[in-house]
Amino acid sequence: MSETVTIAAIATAPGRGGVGVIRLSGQNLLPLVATLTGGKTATPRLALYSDFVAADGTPIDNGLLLYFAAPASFTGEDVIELQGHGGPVVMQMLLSRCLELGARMAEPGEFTKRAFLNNKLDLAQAESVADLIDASSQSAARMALRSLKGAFSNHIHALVDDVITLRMLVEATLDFPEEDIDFLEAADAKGKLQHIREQLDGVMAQAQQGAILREGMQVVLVGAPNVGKSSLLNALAGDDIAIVTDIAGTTRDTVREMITVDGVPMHIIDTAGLRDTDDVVEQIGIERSHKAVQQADVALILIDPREGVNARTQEIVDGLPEHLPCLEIHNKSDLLDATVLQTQQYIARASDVMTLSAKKGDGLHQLKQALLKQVGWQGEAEGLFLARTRHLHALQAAAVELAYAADCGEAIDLLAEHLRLAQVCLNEITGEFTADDLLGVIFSRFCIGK
Ligand SMILES: Nc1nc2c(c(=O)[nH]1)N(C=O)[C@@H](CNc1ccc(C(=O)N[C@@H](CCC(=O)O)C(=O)O)cc1)CN2
Ligand SMILES: Nc1nc2c(ncn2[C@@H]2O[C@H](COP(=O)(O)OP(=O)(O)OP(=O)(O)O)[C@@H](O)[C@H]2O)c(=O)[nH]1
Ligand SMILES: [Mg+2]
Repeated sequence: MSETVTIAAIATAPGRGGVGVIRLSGQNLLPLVATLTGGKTATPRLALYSDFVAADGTPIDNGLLLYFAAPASFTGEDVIELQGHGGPVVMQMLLSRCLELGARMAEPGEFTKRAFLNNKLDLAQAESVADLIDASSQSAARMALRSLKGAFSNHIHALVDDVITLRMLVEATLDFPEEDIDFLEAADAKGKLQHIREQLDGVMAQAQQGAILREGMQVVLVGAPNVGKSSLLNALAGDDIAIVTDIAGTTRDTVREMITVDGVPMHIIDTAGLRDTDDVVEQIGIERSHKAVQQADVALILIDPREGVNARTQEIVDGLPEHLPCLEIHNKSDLLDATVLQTQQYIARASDVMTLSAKKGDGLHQLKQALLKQVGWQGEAEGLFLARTRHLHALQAAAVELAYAADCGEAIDLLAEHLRLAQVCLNEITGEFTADDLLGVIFSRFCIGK
């Protein structure tokens, strides 16, 4: 066991709740149980109803104590859970008492980190614990749970197994020089490599789809003052989030709201209508708009079709980052004569033009579908993985190594090396070869008590 200090944290969310849970993990926790309960002992996995007492014997709270004996626990160490009354003061007093008894405050993610270090979970599974807690839609939660149960890791392990089998074949050729390229040919090394590459492509496609669900997309609304950006934000959110008036320059700060479309999180960002102004507050707002635009995945350029593209809009379009995908949105369709509802595209770089009414809600469904199409979402399917950027990079790096491997011709030593590197990349996902600093980064993003 790699850690011995007992750690403690409040595991339930801050604030008031019916019940609050303090979790401890460490070695040999039964003496602590005895002290805390005034002399009782705990049976693994059997709830113990007891007072939790202070050093002078006075009760701090009374509640349920759960004891999980190592190694049959979440962390693989002894684990104790104190289920007390869920008030912030009670919880704090109980936690202080645990610290007094020798525990130290757990760092964010430290329980899960211990579970990883004690081989209860691999790294991809440990990450999915955080993803499950952070999931912002039901689809994301379902996918995170699937990864937690090992679906993603199993795919990676299957790939690694195939790479290992092929490496053994190739390295046997290196060790016995009399076995040469004919030997590899007879064993269909090429076919095996091709098969691995196809499998990897499949996993990558599923991981990329899952990454959309995890990351969501940043959708920025831009356009001249008064075209209806804030109205569109409100319409998409189904709520009065941003102030709407007929005064140009109403929105002075960026306003964000997350919605989910088909399970895909979309961060909708309303901006200050970009215009020249002497107002200091508005200038700062406009600066923030520029920043939001830099970080966006797609821009919706709103225009009032009665005005077309005026100089202001043109300036905004010219100021957008070169590769930022754009949709041209003609708002206020309710004010148009139905006979002139023919949509003319004004902005050449826009990949699509649509007409809608933020006020009446017409055309919102089409807009949402266009956004899903923009991000490449193909719908939730069995087998998608809620991949992190880290996983995508590792999969891509493995794919590159395998592509090199396929190009090695008769240079068997090179082939062996590229296969080895491909395996290293894949192993990084599940954490077999992971630097300590990376572990630090991954677990520090967890919440305390997890
Ligand atoms: N009260 C409570 N609820 C919780 C957790 C917790 O830690 N405490 N969890 C925390 O995330 C999740 C459940 N995860 C858990 C994972 C493993 C074990 C565990 O005891 N594993 C043992 C025994 C397995 C078994 O009996 O089959 C083991 O792996 O050896 C417990 C909880 C969600 N709900
Ligand atoms: N008829 C009609 N009016 C709309 C529509 N969308 C917005 N408006 C009106 O247009 C005016 C400006 O709307 P806002 O949503 O505040 O426009 P904005 O682009 O956010 O403006 P700034 O924040 O000043 O840049 C308001 O009076 C809205 O009611 C629409 O679809 N139809
Ligand atoms: Mg506005």
